[in-house]
Amino acid sequence: MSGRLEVRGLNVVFDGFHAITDLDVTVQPGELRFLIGPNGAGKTTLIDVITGRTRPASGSVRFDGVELTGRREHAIVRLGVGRTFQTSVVFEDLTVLENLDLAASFRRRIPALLRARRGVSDEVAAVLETIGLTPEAERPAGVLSHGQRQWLEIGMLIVQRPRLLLLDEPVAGMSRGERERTGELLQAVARDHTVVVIEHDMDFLRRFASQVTVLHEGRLLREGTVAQVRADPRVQEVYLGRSTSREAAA
Ligand SMILES: Nc1ncnc2c1ncn2[C@@H]1O[C@H](COP(=O)(O)OP(=O)(O)OP(=O)(O)O)[C@@H](O)[C@H]1O
Repeated sequence: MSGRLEVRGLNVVFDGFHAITDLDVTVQPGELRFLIGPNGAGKTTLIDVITGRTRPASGSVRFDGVELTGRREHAIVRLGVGRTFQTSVVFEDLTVLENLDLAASFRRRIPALLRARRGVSDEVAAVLETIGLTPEAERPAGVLSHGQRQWLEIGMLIVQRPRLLLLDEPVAGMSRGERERTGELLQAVARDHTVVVIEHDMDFLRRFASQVTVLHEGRLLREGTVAQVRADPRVQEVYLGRSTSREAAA
């Protein structure tokens, strides 16, 4: 399986402010990696560099050995890197199926954006199942719950066939049940994709994360399992806060 991400010696500077400093991170193919850290730690900036949105001052980002820095965003998408944003990209007036169909058409050389649908492709049907929205396929996306909309966005990424998915806080604002379902969805997606998720919710991490990367002030603070990360006094101090460190020690 492909989809190995290697960040080496990464530095990002905004007008003299060092947002990322000497960062090394490796994510193996098929890994579900969680990225945490307090506000301003550099998590979104890292995703922005990987996707070509932000140019680093120095360092390298390789995806399956291919250097990504210096490439345009659309070229990086074509290399198999997909991301979600905190703002929605769903078309509310289109049905769930039409949204997926439209997203699937982006990977074609000449997008047939207004083509007449000729039934549901096997691929789109499979993605509908994976994201649990088969019963909603013909409903307008505008009527979906917040959680269902997030799953649709993940589905819209998957149909574009990325090998690496970068997800920015996918469970923010979700109900407990929706979080549970999303955790299961992420684990299912990671069976055949590499997945990097920015997430703050410790309960969610405890339940679904295996490997966690902790950033603080643009630097790598700690990498390890949820238990290792939570037990690290430096992480407790900068990220988890005193109440959680007491809880972790208990
Ligand atoms: N375009 C920019 N110009 C100047 N400073 C920026 C820019 N983008 C990010 N920063 C700064 O870089 C630092 C890292 O920001 P980033 O958004 O990556 O943090 P984050 O870990 O994603 O935080 P949050 O959890 O709040 O989203 C912050 O101090 C931020 O203000």
